[in-house]
Amino acid sequence: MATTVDKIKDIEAEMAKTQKNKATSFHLGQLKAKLAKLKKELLTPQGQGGGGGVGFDVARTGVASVGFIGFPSVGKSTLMSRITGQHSEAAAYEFTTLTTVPGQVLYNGAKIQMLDLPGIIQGAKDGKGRGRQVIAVAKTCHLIFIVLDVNKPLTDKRVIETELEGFGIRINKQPPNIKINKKDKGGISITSTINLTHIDNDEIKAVMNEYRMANCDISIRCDATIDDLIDVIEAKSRSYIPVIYALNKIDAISIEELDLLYRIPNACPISAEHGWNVDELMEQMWDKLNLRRVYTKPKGRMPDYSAPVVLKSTACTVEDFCNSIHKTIIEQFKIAIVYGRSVKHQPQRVGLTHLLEDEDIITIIKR
Ligand SMILES: Nc1nc2c(ncn2[C@@H]2O[C@H](COP(=O)(O)OP(=O)(O)OP(=O)(O)O)[C@@H](O)[C@H]2O)c(=O)[nH]1
Ligand SMILES: [K+]
Ligand SMILES: [Mg+2]
Repeated sequence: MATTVDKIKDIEAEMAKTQKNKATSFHLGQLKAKLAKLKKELLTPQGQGGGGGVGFDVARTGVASVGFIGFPSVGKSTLMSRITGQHSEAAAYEFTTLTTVPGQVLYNGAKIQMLDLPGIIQGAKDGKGRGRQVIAVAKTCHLIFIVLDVNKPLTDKRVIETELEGFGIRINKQPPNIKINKKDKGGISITSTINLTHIDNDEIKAVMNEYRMANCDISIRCDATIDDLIDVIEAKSRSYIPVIYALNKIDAISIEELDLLYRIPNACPISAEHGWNVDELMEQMWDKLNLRRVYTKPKGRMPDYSAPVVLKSTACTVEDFCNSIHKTIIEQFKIAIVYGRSVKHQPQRVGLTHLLEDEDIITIIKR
């Protein structure tokens, strides 16, 4: 019997030999949707071989976690030890690290967990090595460092990206602005606010048909591709994660070569071994994590700048602030007085739903 991997290969081969035009777009849409479903099957297998697994999942600490992904011996563990002080075995042979090694860094008052991971190889997402378990851990992180060795071909970058993408991770990308509302009847109606240059209605209908979604309103507000549409249908198995490319071992290249590396977007050239430019990597990490420090000011006293409450931008209301201190605070909450970027007047009285900004100062008034 053909395995899922074989079926995927067959469909990919068929797509490669089908030219895209008006007559084939329905067929291609169908193939794309079939492919996406098979890949999902591959990622959620029955029984053994799935995500997580012994030694891979570790207890989560801190406000956010950063996973290290890369080929073997690019310097992930060296970087880990450099950043966190937590020793992670590093050596010149491949697959030195065999499990997740957690460490922690305190940055701008925020505890951030670092997860050093085993090296992955091409084909990891399809079950080569323990790549699937490794990528499954990365998929739950708030940020991924893709560590690359600058002495190796830069094509490695694309290979790693493909591995992550094949696992449902979307790198440095927002979810596509497509809304799908299911209905009981009436067929498929498609509206778009801008001219669609990548897909036509036939292709969209082929995909919806393949997913047995015969009745729905689809509203598209971006120049979407067919993959974007499938990502929205498969939203549950997609993770949108920011990535920084840590371009390691710059001690081994010339200044001219280094100049070229600075042109790569979302990248930070470093030497983990010598600690070069690791501060810059930490600054970029802070920007990408988009965390918010909120300082508490007891009534009538100075704010406490030594220990901010750190919130994620996805959960940064006054209520989130209260809950992150103690769950009983909310019961006695009357009003909050806030200074900082989130308010027009300094200070301003706000309620539980108010969204806090980085470096706001807050006083909670109890009933
Ligand atoms: N020249 C140079 N060598 C480095 C640097 N960082 C790490 N190395 C060397 O690269 C080799 C591999 O380093 P590791 O930290 O074990 O690499 P890894 O990515 O964790 O490897 P695996 O756990 O096997 O996947 C070691 O010999 C390190 O000393 C660096 O910045 N410059
Ligand atoms: K190694
Ligand atoms: Mg290692």
